[in-house]
This record gives sequence, structure tokens and C-alpha cells, in this order.
Amino acid sequence: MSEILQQLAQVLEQRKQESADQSYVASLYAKGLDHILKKVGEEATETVIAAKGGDKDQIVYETADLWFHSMVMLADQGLGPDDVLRELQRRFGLSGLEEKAQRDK
Ligand SMILES: N=c1c2ncn([C@@H]3O[C@H](COP(=O)(O)OP(=O)(O)OP(=O)(O)O)[C@@H](O)[C@H]3O)c2ncn1[C@@H]1O[C@H](COP(=O)(O)O)[C@@H](O)[C@H]1O
Repeated sequence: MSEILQQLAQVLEQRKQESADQSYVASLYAKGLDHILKKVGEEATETVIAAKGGDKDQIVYETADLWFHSMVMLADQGLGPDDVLRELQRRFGLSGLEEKAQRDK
């Protein structure tokens, strides 16, 4: 399933060469990092509201918007889904409580 993340990441890279009036992603790059971060914040808020509402379809829809805009932010910063997946892999099996205890030492 993570194949779609790789495919989307490729499209996001290609959109760096395209014009803002032909592509929504290119228009986000053209508006700059602050605008992309504003979209990430908006989509995060909409995801929270959807989860409070409890409608499963709406939660999936808003989370997809949040993941998509987060991926645009990563691409803008020269990063991609592999970087985040590697970090999740590194954490896998390490209890959040243990990790916090190590950090607080
Ligand atoms: N997955 C997405 C995707 N998810 C959401 N969106 C867009 O993100 C926007 C969501 O923002 P809002 O809900 O705030 O709607 P809005 O008011 O129109 O947005 P703003 O004008 O405020 O930015 C909508 O325009 C959606 O169409 C996406 N746009 C593109 N993609 C992927 O990116 C690819 C490249 O897109 P283009 O660059 O547009 O060709 C597409 O083929 C898709 O795979």
C-alpha cells in the first residue's frame, strides 16, 4: 500500500518543474513554505474536527488531505515519505514510555 506514497512523491517532485496555473501542487510551491504550512495546519484542524464528529468516511477524507499536504511540505523541504517511514521503522518495537524515559534522563 505504501506504493501510492512513492508514486505521489514522484509526482510531487515532477511538479517542481511545472507552472502554478496548470497544477495545484505547483501553485503550493509557488506560494511558498508559509502557505504550505498554513494548509497543513488547516488540514490538521479539519482532521481533529472530523474525528470528534465520528464519521469514518469524513475522518479518512480529512486525514488524506492532511497526509497529502504534509507530503507537499516534505517535498518542499527536500524530504519524502521514505524519510518518515525509516523513522517509524527505527521506532518500531520501542515503547513510547521507554523512549520518553530515556529522553528525560
Ligand atoms: N492527493 C492530492 C490532493 N488531495 C487534496 N488535493 C487538493 O487540495 C486542496 C484542498 O484544499 P482545500 O480543501 O482547503 O480547498 P481549496 O479551498 O480549494 O484550497 P485553497 O485554494 O485554500 O488552497 C483541493 O484543491 C484538493 O483538490 C489534492 N491535490 C492533488 N493531489 C495529488 O497530487 C497530484 C498532482 O496534483 P496537481 O499538481 O494539481 O496536478 C494529483 O494527481 C493527486 O494525486
